[in-house]
Amino acid sequence: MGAVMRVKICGLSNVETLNAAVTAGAAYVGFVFFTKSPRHVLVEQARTLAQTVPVGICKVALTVNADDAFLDEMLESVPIDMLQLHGSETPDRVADLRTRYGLPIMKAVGIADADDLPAIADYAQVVDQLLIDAKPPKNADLPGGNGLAFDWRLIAGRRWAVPWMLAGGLRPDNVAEAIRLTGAQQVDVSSGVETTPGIKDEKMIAEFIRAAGGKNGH
Ligand SMILES: O=C(O)c1ccccc1NCC(=O)[C@H](O)[C@H](O)COP(=O)(O)O
Repeated sequence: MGAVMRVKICGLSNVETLNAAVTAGAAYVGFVFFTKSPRHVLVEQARTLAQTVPVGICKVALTVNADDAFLDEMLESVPIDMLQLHGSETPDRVADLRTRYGLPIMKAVGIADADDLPAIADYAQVVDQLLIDAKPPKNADLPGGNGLAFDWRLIAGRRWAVPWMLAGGLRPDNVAEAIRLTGAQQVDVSSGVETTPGIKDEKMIAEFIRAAGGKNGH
């Protein structure tokens, strides 16, 4: 029997779409703590949402170069299972955060071309998981969640020392091909299950998880 595909739905900000992700079989649900994002959630809002997530589904907090004061406050209130670092956090900073909070860390690494690949192996030394994502365009407002894909052939057949997740421009109609080309066993989506930036669609969430072959093992 093949490995079970694990799907992360990122940028959830209301109970309806969170429930849709849980019901459809998401293994991870992500909350974005980045004020410039259309998916940004406040700490209190995230706390309410996170409390409804069944045990066994990984609740991920996405932050961008967050300082300890913010992380202390957020992690004190919100029952988070994993930190996703989506900024320019160095390997040393990542290692410090892992020790400070005792939570699994997933570092996003942006890929545009082959020169970006060595960073994946560097971060693999200090994280629990990697998120291999498209590098944002230079003038982008957001460091992620831009709905852009990279050339999946760049990572075809490659393996790293820790589990990894494929992200960037995945949609219900391309995720199966992305999995086939890269061999990913975990995939992450945000824009590809939205009608407009920040507005998730329950049907698209279910369609994406079905197309990816996702199950959460429940
Ligand atoms: O979603 C955001 O608004 C966001 C803001 C700041 C940093 C990262 C952000 N999103 C990252 C993701 O949602 C995903 O982990 C990943 O990049 C896939 O995004 P998409 O291409 O939109 O599917």
